[in-house]
Amino acid sequence: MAPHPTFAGVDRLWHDAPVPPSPRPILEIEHLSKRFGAVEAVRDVSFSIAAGAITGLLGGNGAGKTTSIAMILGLVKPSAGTIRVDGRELAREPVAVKAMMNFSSPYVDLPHRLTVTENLTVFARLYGVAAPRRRIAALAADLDLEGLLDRPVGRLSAGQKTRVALAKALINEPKLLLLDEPTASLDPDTADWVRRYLTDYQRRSGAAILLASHNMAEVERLCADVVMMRAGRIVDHDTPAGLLARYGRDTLEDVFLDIARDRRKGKPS
Ligand SMILES: Nc1ncnc2c1ncn2[C@@H]1O[C@H](COP(=O)(O)OP(=O)(O)OP(=O)(O)O)[C@@H](O)[C@H]1O
Repeated sequence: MAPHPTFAGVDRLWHDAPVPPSPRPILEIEHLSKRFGAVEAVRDVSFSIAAGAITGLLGGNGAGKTTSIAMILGLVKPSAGTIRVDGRELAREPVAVKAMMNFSSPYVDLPHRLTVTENLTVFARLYGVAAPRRRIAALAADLDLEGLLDRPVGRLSAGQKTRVALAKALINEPKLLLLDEPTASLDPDTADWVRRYLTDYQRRSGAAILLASHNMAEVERLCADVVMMRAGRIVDHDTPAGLLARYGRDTLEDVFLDIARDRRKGKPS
């Protein structure tokens, strides 16, 4: 695969003036809980994300990250709590709120037999995009998909599929982008390109991004703040620098291990 940072679209956009982050919250979660029978997957979770911010959502296997994201997307009904996007409550205005969000995960496949254009057209229609052809052409230029538009998605490489999944996630110009492991299974060059693209998109659009990842270096590089989950609860929420200082660690990976193993430091008793 060609080195992605040379993509003309990104180089052009990379030099645009960044949109300064605003303190207005795009996502507000209050006392969110989800119980599956005897399992309390998410317990009394509250946090918010400001417009123009990238927040990391970290936690070990089974911590409750996917369930939280599924509730924010309106795919799973919370047992309790409220979710507001740009001031509007998901439970009261589901159609309007879902239209402001989008999602990407390497674990959710797009239909394999449809071409890239067909897939993006389906999602453009689902989201009511005003000029689908123009939007798809712009995303194809941005994400270097122009040579792939007529190829069935099932015949693309993992890196190419990731770029198509990003195009799908950006088709409706979301105010809130939810990303689950956006660079899983990518080679370092492609992963680096995706990170640069996401940072650039966030700066240009002022969108907020919630990023669930097991890649600590990625979280440290991209995220303004980090929500740490364990057994369904938020056990810490701070900037990467704040966490490193408080836990007396050099890397977020060590902080993660402290939290996963419940060796919390600097916490008020
Ligand atoms: N549909 C379901 N029915 C029953 N239990 C569920 C369901 N979905 C999730 N759980 C349970 O809820 C808990 C949280 O799961 P979740 O998938 O949210 O964790 P996660 O942080 O995303 O983990 P991972 O990093 O492994 O993906 C787990 O104990 C899981 O077994």
